[in-house]
This record gives sequence, C-alpha cells and structure tokens, in this order.
Amino acid sequence: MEKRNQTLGEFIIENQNSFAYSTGELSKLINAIRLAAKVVNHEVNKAGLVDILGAVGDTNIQGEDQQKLDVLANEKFIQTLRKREIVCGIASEEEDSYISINSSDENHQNKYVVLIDPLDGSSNIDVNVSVGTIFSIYRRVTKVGTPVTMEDFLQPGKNQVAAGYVVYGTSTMLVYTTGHGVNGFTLNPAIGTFYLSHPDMRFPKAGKIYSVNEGNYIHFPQGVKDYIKYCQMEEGNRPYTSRYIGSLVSDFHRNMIKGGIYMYPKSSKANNGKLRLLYECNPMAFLAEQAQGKASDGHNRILDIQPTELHQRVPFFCGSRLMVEKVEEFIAEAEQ
Ligand SMILES: O=P(O)(O)OC[C@H]1O[C@](O)(COP(=O)(O)O)[C@@H](O)[C@@H]1O
Ligand SMILES: [Mg+2]
Ligand SMILES: [Mg+2]
Repeated sequence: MEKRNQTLGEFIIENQNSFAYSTGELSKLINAIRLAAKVVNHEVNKAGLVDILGAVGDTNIQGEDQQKLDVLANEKFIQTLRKREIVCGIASEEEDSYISINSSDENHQNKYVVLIDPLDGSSNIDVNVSVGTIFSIYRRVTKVGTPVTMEDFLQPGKNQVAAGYVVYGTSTMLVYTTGHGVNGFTLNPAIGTFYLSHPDMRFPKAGKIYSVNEGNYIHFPQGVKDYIKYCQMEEGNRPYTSRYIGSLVSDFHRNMIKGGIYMYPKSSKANNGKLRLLYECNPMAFLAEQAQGKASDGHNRILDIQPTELHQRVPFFCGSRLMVEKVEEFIAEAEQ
C-alpha cells in the first residue's frame, strides 16, 4: 500500500513490533490518544460557537489563569485514558499532582504513565490562532500492581518510549515518535480519520527562522541577546526571519518543516524560563532528536536532565541542530 494512504490505525499496527517491549499495550495507548485528540479537535473547531472561550476564573498550580478549553481538553484526555484502563498514571499541566489509575490493583498490569499538556498555546485560544496538545509516555519504574509514585513521573526524558503532539491549525495533525523517527498524520475531518501525510519528518540541519518572544529581550542573558543580534545581521544568509506564534507546538511544527530555532530562555524575570520540562520540553526534545534536530537548556541536553518536580521549568532551545549549537556557543562565550 502506498505509505501516504495509510491511516494512523494501520500505521500503529504495522509498527507495533518495533517497540522494545511490544505487547500491543503502547499501540492501544496511542490509539486512545488519537481518539481524545479527535474529541478535543471537535471542541476547538467550534470554540467560538459555544461558551468555551475565555477563562474559568481558576488558576492552575503554576498560578496561570485556566482557560475553559484548558480544562475541557484536560478532562477529555483524562477521561479517554481512564475509561480505557490503558495507563497506570497520568500527570497534567492542569492537575496539581499525578493521578493514579487503579495502579494498586494487582489485576491491573498497566505499565505506562502519560504526561500531558492538554492545551498548549492557551493565550491563542480566544483569538483563533493555532493551539496544540503535547504528550509524553514512559514505562513505570515501580513494580506493576503497586501504587504509582512520583518516581514513575520524574524520569529523565531519554527514558520516554513515545512522545508527540496534536496541532489544531489550518488542518489538524498528530505527530509522534516511538524512537523510530517522526511521522505526521493529517485528520480528514469529513471521515474523522488520520492519514499519514508527513512520513519521516526531519529538521533541516540549519534554517532561517528564529522564534522567541522579543518582548522579553532586555531581560535575556547576554549570550541570548548576542545570538538574536547575530540572527538579525546583514551577513551571509542572514538576516533570518522572526516568526513567533506563541504556541510552542505550532512554532516547533513550522520550524521542523522549514528549518528554524525556537527559544524560551531564562530571563531576569523568570530564572528558569517558562516552559515545563516534563510535558513540554521533554516530549518536544525527543521529537527533535528523532527528527535530527537538537534540544538543550543552553548548556545541557534536555533529555539528560534529571527532573525533581512535576511542574519544574527549564530554559529551552530547540530546532535545527546547527542553530541550537550556535546559540549554545554564544551563551558559553558570554559566560566566559
Ligand atoms: O506568551 P509567552 O510568554 O511568549 O509564552 C508563550 C509560550 O507559552 C506557552 O503558551 C505555554 O504553554 P501553555 O499554553 O500550555 O501554558 C507556549 O505554548 C508558548 O510558546
Ligand atoms: Mg504548553
Ligand atoms: Mg497548556
């Protein structure tokens, strides 16, 4: 069958034996995420018609105003995973702590925990700009049939068995990896089926797009300022183009297709930047590396960082490998 006509369901079955511990459990889990993505896509697409724009009036553990779609997407993903009894634990940007799913019932042999950013790019919901969902999957480290613990969630990114995102944009796409490259699937809304539209996605080694909120420029470390100036200089194939959607998923997706770098540096206002290691940076870093790109906190490989807290933040530089190496060079130079 021509690869491009393959549905996501067929692709999952065809590739399920490529997983290290393939028992079909991870396939079922990715299928459940596919289903939840379609449910959330339906809600996002009609957001302006029904009363799901705006804030709920509560804040999440990070002190951010929760948008109605943040809460709705969170509920839909948790419900879908819980009902399918396919995971033993879930952690989410919108939940203070992790949720244990029947994990202490020895009949439940589920081995996977999922970490999600149910709705990424929340500041863009009300203005009809593309948003996303991010997911990260690990095998639990504690004994099956015993309660999951924080230890099962605080694993370095290199332990991920799968990661991906959904982008709710001009079209809806699900892009994921299980450690064997990155593939993108586009939803045919007429029949509600994802088709393989972007096989074997790869970051160009270098690109001409930089994505950063320049409104924070004066607060950035000197090395980052120097790199932004370098991007803007009339020299060689520069200046680069500045593109910043304000939704990590959408900026990452564009840069993976066209070549570019996304940066959310630390600043004098936010010592660890803004993005969360466990359900934003780790999954995007796994995808980036699987697509021959690179992801670091300016010094260290994101996937090597040992997490200490569920909602911890890290500075994030991610995209075309040569561009990430360049900004790391500028940061190291400025710190000498
Ligand atoms: O408005 P800022 O400070 O530039 O932040 C934008 C960044 O924050 C985020 O919206 C954080 O994600 P959430 O919307 O999931 O909280 C990223 O998607 C985006 O890249
Ligand atoms: Mg996010
Ligand atoms: Mg979010």
